Order: sequence, then C-alpha cells, then structure tokens
Amino acid sequence: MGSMGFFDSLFSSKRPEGARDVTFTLDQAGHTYEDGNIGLKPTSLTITPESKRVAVIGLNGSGKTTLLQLLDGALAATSGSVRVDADGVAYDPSAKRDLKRIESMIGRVRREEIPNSYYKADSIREAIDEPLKKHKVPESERQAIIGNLFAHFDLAAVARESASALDSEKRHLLAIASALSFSPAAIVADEPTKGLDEVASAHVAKALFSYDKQVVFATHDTELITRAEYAIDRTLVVDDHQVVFDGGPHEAVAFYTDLIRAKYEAAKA
Ligand SMILES: Nc1ncnc2c1ncn2[C@@H]1O[C@H](COP(=O)(O)OP(=O)(O)OP(=O)(O)O)[C@@H](O)[C@H]1O
Repeated sequence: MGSMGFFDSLFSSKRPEGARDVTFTLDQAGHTYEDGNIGLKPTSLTITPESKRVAVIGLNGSGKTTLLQLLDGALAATSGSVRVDADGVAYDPSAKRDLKRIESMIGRVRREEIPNSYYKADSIREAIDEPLKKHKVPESERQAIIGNLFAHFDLAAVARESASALDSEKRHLLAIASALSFSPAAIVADEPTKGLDEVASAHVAKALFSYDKQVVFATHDTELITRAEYAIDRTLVVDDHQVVFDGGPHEAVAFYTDLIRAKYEAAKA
C-alpha cells in the first residue's frame, strides 16, 4: 500500500464514505458551448480503475479540455449523459446533489494551476490548510496531510513561501498537492506539466505518477506518456472534437504522429 492508503486512513474518521476509485462513463456525451462552438461531439467511453493512468492527447482545440471537464463535472453534457460510479453508487453530474459528491471525489488540476486564493495566503502551507480548516479537519490530521503532501511533492523547503514566490515547477507541484489535499478518489489533470522544460516536467511527472492515485490527464508531451516508468495504461487521441483512437500509449503516439503528418501534408497540398 502506498501513500494513498496512509492519506485515506487519515481521513477515515472524517469521511467514512470516501471512495477509493471511480469509473467514468460517457454515453453519447457531448458539449456545445453557448456560442455554438462544438467542444466535444457525442462520445461514448468508459474509464475504469483498472486503467490507473489515462492520457488524453490531441492538437490545440481538438477537445481535450472539454472531455476532461465532462469527466470531472465542471462542464455539463449538452447531449447524452455522464455517469461517475464509486463504491457501487452511480452519480449523475446533472443532479446538483450528485455533482457535489463528484466534486469531492475528483481532484481537479487546471491549466491555471493553483486557485487564485492561493496567491492571497501568507504561505502555501496556509493556502492548503485554509480549505481543510473550513471543512473542520482536525489540526493533527491537517498537519499530517500537509506534511506528507509537501514531502511527496518536494515542497517542504518552500512551505512558508508565498505562492507568488514559487517557480513554475513548484507551482505545478503545488497544484497537484492541492488537488490531493482532500484525498480524492481520482485526479483529472489538464496538462499538469504545461510550459515546463524537460527537467522540470520530469520532476512533476515523477511526483504525480509515483503517487498511488487514479489519474486522467491531458498532455502535449508524447514522450512522457510512452516512458515505461510512468506506466500509462491507456491513451485517448482526440481530433476534431472526437476520440479517434483508444489504446496503449505507444500505439496512440504512432497513430497521432500519422495524423499530424497527414494534416501537414494536406495543408501543404
Ligand atoms: N468557453 C468556450 N467557449 C466557446 N468555445 C470554446 C470554449 N472552450 C473551448 N471552446 C472551443 O471548443 C473546442 C475544443 O476546445 P478544448 O479547449 O476542449 O480543446 P483542447 O484540445 O483542450 O485544446 P488546447 O490544447 O488548445 O487547450 C475548440 O474549438 C475551442 O475553441
């Protein structure tokens, strides 16, 4: 049992209902934005906990973010339906009460990295502590949670710094630690290594994937997803607002490379 077991045991008194993992199901689920832009065409797929790490790749504007936000409940499906199953219960994000549960079960790592409120806190330790306090997590648990997250994500040395003093790598690490602070069953991360150089990107990926948690993430880094140490189980290729490939990371990258080549040739012709 890795660090997840420990964190979950910290929460066990507080949240006996805490799910360990989730299954996402899209049934012809799609999203069209209010201005008529298509984010994702009707899509059917299931992501079970057996696929512990699922990557989503695709060109800019192909629909990756839209897909992730349908999975984590941030966006409502405008067609079809989304379901999140946890501990034998099916949650429907279009029902307000279920959405609240989904929000507590799925940690979100966003493009904008850390929440704005983090910049207002005196230190990043306080920034993470504040929401836990609000949820009445006892002090000793809060200390253990933050201490362990900061140790795992290499943030202990900067715990008393303000968010604005962090470099980009540390900000990305903090964003992931933040998403994990309530011990979610799964993490949905939108480009968790976005904008980082190779070294920083490897640090962040290593920290994220050595943490024993189900992760669905979007990336433009095709090298990252094929690296054996990260053990990516499944990769979805999104193009033109639909999932056009679903399989292993190596096959997905080969498919994606051909797709890009074909587009490039078509643009040249
Ligand atoms: N808030 C929005 N309002 C209108 N259209 C949007 C909005 N967000 C995204 N879109 C459109 O939906 C489509 C899919 O966008 P999405 O952000 O899901 O793609 P992406 O694959 O994540 O792209 P990128 O890699 O550039 O972030 C694009 O055509 C985009 O312009």
